[in-house]
Amino acid sequence: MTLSFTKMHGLGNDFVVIDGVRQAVELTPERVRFLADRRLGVGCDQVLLVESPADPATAAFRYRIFNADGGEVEQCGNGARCFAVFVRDQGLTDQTLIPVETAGGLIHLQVEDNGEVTVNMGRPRLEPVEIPFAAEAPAPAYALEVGGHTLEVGAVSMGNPHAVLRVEDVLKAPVESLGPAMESHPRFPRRVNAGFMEVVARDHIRLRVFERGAGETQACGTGACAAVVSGRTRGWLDERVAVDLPGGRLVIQWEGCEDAPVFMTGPATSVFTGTIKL
Ligand SMILES: N[C@H](CCC[C@H](N)C(=O)O)C(=O)O
Repeated sequence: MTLSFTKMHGLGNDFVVIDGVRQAVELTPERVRFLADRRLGVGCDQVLLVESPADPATAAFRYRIFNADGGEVEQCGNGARCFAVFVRDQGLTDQTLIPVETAGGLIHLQVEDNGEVTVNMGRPRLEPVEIPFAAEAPAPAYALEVGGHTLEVGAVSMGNPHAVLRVEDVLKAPVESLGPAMESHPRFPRRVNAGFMEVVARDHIRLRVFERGAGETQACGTGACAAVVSGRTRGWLDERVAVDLPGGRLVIQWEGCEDAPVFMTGPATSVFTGTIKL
């Protein structure tokens, strides 16, 4: 089959975005790995699939996310901003406020006048069973044995699981060594995205993320949300935080109570459209 796609990115976290509303698409893990392959396919961190919603009364679309390793996952923040730009560019909607179903819950995409997108990512989940993470009870941080070290990490779900480690300097953080060990840590039964957060000020952090199923990316939207939630619950951050990732800046807002939603604002870029034979 020949598939049309658009290559997009959110601060360098890059995607192959596919219209599954007007194209009949079946994405197997093998097809996702091919699309994501930077030599043999198109190349991306994640493949994003636009579908019609299960419940048209509450959502305009369904948004499915596949990591470069072929696994389908619950949520992708940078992808959500690209999703909003894609469905409007493709004429699938002319709305600027777009409710979207994801496996990680209902999210709301707001296209701003300046072209950036604000996403209501829903509330963070801190109960270990919701993350999922093996722990007796929820806590701002947990002792995690990784590679012979005892790390103090926050554990947060934004629909997808995140572990957040505070470091003195992100540029010197052991992302290459600790990232894979944290990603596959047995206390995270569905694996985990590993965030390395440097607190610059109560309204400013630097962040690198070793993503589940993709490795270190230029940016991670849900990782930025999870880092702010963890930093705030650990007493280090205020409600509105500038998050500087290798690919650029996101602004995250969270009131601080567990049933309050997390808001993420940032850019979304279309690079090219193409077709590919699967
Ligand atoms: N690797 C993530 C999915 C993509 C998230 C990231 N690209 C974002 O912008 O949130 C996971 O396995 O949960």
